[in-house]
Amino acid sequence: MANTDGVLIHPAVDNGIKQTDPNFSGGVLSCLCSTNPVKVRVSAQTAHNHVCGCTKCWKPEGAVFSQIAVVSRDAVEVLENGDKLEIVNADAPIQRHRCRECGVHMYGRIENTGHPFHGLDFVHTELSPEEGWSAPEFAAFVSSIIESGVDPSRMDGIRARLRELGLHPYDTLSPPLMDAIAAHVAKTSGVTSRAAPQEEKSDTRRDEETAAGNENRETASASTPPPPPPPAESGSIIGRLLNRLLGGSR
Ligand SMILES: N[C@@H](CCC(=O)N[C@@H](CS)C(=O)NCC(=O)O)C(=O)O
Ligand SMILES: [Zn+2]
Repeated sequence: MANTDGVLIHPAVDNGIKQTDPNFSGGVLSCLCSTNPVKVRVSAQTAHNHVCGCTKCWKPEGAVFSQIAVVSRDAVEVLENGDKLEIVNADAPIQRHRCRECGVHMYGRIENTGHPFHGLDFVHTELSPEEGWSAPEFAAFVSSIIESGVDPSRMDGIRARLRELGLHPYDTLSPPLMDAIAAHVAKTSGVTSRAAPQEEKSDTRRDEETAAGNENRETASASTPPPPPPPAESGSIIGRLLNRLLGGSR
């Protein structure tokens, strides 16, 4: 078992994870500017809160992971000092709106209507003084912390600490989110379920098979129905999933 002493993940989880309040209905996020902070109201409870090790998500000073959750975009409203907001990268799947003075990301929005997560905004609930937000449930993009400079030799300890906290480490997203992406890709690619009943064989085809008999195993196996055609888009399923989610950067 790897040593987890002194391993820090994120201030919101390092000293124990605050529980979700089932009656919680939102709060106001503020950036870190001491004057004229940007304020954003999130008027709903969040979901799928998690820590993220990717290089793109905003992290508080010194933290290796960010903490980030999703909420319906309809529940996100800029209240004050919105003129200080700028988009970090307009070409990224998630357009992160940050305060140009303190650098804090106030919300990330997906404008591509074909994206599996369109309609959801990404928010850092630690920016709000209210308590009761949905608790982090897992750790995403864990291996990506190496891209921020974490020594690979520390990964065992970091993954062990995440497990200790009950934040299962994944190198992409959690299975429910990956399944949601896969279901979206399958639907938009026109893929039908493999469990669908097979077509009735025609009389001619049945006669041909009888004539061939069982003499030749190869002939017999060649007569089994072909697998369903691949979807129009090329590449592996996992590659397509990641391309959809991550914007084709892989
Ligand atoms: N290994 C990459 C992963 C980046 C990544 O794919 N991040 C995920 C999780 S936030 C994502 O959805 N990115 C979309 C985006 O940044 O717009 C990194 O660390 O930069
Ligand atoms: Zn991220």
